[in-house]
Amino acid sequence: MSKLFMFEKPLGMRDALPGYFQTKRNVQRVINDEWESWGYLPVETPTLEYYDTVGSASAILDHQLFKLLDQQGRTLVLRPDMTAPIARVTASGLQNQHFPIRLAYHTNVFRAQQLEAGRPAEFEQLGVELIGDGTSSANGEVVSLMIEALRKTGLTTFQITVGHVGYVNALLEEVLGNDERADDLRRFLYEKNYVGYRQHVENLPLSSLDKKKLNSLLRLRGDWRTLDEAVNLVQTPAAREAVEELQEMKAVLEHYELSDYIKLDFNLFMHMSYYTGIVFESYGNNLGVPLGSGGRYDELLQQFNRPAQAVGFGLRLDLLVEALGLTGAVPSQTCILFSPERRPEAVDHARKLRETGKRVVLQDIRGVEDVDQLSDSYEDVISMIGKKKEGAAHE
Ligand SMILES: N[C@@H](Cc1c[nH]c[nH+]1)C(=O)O
Repeated sequence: MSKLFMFEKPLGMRDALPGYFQTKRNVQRVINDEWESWGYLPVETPTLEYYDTVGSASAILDHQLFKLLDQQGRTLVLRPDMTAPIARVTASGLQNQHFPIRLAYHTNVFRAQQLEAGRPAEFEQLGVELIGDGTSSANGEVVSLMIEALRKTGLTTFQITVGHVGYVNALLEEVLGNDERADDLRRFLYEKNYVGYRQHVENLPLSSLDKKKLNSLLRLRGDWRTLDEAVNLVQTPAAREAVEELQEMKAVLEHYELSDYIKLDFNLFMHMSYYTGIVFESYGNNLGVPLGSGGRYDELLQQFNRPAQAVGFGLRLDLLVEALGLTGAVPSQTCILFSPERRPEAVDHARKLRETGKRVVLQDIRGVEDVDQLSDSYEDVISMIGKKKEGAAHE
């Protein structure tokens, strides 16, 4: 192991400096207000959870979990997502609350990254979960909420891509049965490695008709008309049900007048293995990675002994800030520069200005390195230096 350089941070960890922080906070406020105006109630859960309960239910690859031991020797994880902790809370602290339950969160989650990946290992997510409602109205509500929240942030060009895990599974099952070969193809899909998928299909011992069918999945993307092609490709009951669910969701989104934001993509398959139905991702401002994603997970809550259908999503705050490109907007501040004999007056004046809503820095002149530089960084500098002349107002 090489020696650590003093300023190094653990892999994937980032600092948020003032300009970025300010933008992030504005975005977060707008989104939280939107969640709450739709009746979603904010919750918080601990950063650490047991590996055996929430850790494994989070359905994330084991090597992406940060693990540590408590004093009793139990394995803990830094939460890799909020959906599993919320399932735990729903089945415990909220067990007497009737369904449907609408919850919101804003928190940091942790996913260990590989050396070359360059991705953050800790990032903030803002999300909602609608638990105990399996209707297409619930699917449509949650997708609409994602769109409305993104609109409120001021993001202009974005799109929501919708798929259905049940459909992909139905196709793979029809051609391959329920074996490992299907898992291999699922992995290519969630890695969005379509070249790898095609190559893998090519090498499978299948008829050319079956290979064609598997490859046809890759073409199932586009506007709502793609639903008709999807109906023709697979006709098993599970596939039909999936297409019907998407058709119903389309109707709901039309009622919200938001169906134009949607593109269908039947290749969409998520890294989280708890999804059972519709899945969706949002893309914006030419950022190559999704700003957020979610879907229906009807089997997760039964792992916590309170079976319930559920749907939700999370937005990545760091990527949203990047997509909006608003970094650097530190709010304007006033500085009161004082010398010690006028400190009481300076403190009093600062208090009064703060009461009017101003942001006021109180700075002892003796602590300043460079007065000119200091003046440049404030909107306004009030100096209270030296003996005050009788009756004089503040300069
Ligand atoms: N927890 C998921 C997002 C989600 C929320 N609800 C359903 N899905 C994630 O981190 O990707």
